[in-house]
Amino acid sequence: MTSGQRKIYDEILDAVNEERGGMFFVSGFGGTGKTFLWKLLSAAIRSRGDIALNVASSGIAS
Ligand SMILES: Nc1ncnc2c1ncn2[C@@H]1O[C@H](COP(=O)(O)OP(=O)(O)OP(=O)(O)O)[C@@H](O)[C@H]1O
Repeated sequence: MTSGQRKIYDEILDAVNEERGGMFFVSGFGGTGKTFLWKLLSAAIRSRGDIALNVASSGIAS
């Protein structure tokens, strides 16, 4: 992870771990690792048996 990805990763996982909830909008230029980051977060949450659902409001995000 880059330092920027790590910062976002920690912030979101802290919110999950502390059951705080929240909304996080991750933006950045194309190819800067947004999808990569969401995949890491999903894997971290699923690896401990919790459920992570990735959804998108358009048909173009993956
Ligand atoms: N920290 C990282 N270490 C290694 N590879 C990375 C890292 N972050 C991103 N990548 C790689 O860089 C490429 C682009 O990343 P990604 O698809 O996540 O970008 P994106 O911001 O979602 O792009 P877009 O906005 O165009 O959809 C991918 O091949 C991804 O695996």
